[in-house]
Amino acid sequence: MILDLDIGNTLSKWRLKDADSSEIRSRGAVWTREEWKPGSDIPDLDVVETVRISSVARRSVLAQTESLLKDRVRSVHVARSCHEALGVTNGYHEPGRLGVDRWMGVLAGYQLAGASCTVDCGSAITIDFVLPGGRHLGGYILPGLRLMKESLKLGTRNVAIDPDSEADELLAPGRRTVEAVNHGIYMAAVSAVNRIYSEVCDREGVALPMLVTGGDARVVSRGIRVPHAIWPDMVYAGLEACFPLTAAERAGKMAGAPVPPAPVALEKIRAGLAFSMLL
Ligand SMILES: Nc1ncnc2c1ncn2[C@@H]1O[C@H](COP(=O)(O)OP(=O)(O)O)[C@@H](O)[C@H]1O
Ligand SMILES: CC(C)(COP(=O)(O)O)[C@@H](O)C(=O)NCCC(=O)O
Ligand SMILES: [K+]
Repeated sequence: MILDLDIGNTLSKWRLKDADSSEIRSRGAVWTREEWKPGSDIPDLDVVETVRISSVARRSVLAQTESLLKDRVRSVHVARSCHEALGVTNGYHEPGRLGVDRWMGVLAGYQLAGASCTVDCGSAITIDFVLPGGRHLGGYILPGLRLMKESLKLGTRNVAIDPDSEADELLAPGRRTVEAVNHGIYMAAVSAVNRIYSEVCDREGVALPMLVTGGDARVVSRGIRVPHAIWPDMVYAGLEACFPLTAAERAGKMAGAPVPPAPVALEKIRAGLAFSMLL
């Protein structure tokens, strides 16, 4: 069995993948600050041969995880951001400083759709762009929905946005503090994604397919006004592409990959942008 780990700032996500059939057998998550102790939602390490890790948590979290695993499994692959991989050139001045979860998303997006825009809605919301030919432009980092809410300290931190709410409801003026906060941060997040996407496509002269991942992907997706696809396992897909182990992975298949969305015509994106500038 293969254990894939996506250690984010909030949640450490894991999944077990059958090395023979490529099927996902189980998945779970623990808070990143918690230890992996029996009884919590952790995988059964006795069945694991190989581990692949993407981690953006503090260095000590990765070190602890590696030391816990190293005597119990045959091999551990740790992903790192680098200058070039799988046809993509990292846009950062110091490539190693790009969050490796972003790098995994960017590589997965390029493998699936070629040039693309990757949006990861977790603790932070990150938006990354790759042009035809594989040049990563860099991207944008903004606080995620939970972080934005916590920064306000209005006693509303425990009332999360209902992930099943419709975007129209969430964009209406709030009539209680908790609603005003939730609708405000939702508006901030989705307007930023819509605007950044349009601005970058306009300046680069290309309409890019958008792929959305992360814990808040579903709810943010409802407020995105351009065609896009949700890909919950996108970071894992980057791990599959970097460290292919199963027959399917070696053939370039990534688990849970959506059909890439056909972007709208660049003229439409430009018209929308021109209209929003008038407001
Ligand atoms: N069951 C859940 N537990 C915790 N956070 C959740 C859950 N479902 C959605 N979320 C949202 O997802 C975010 C965490 O998403 P995730 O992509 O795992 O973040 P990270 O990679 O930064 O740890 C939280 O900040 C929260 O807004
Ligand atoms: C931007 C991030 C905090 C996002 O992390 P996440 O929300 O997925 O936990 C992470 O990718 C990171 O620590 N990046 C390093 C800084 C950078 O990418 O420039
Ligand atoms: K993120």
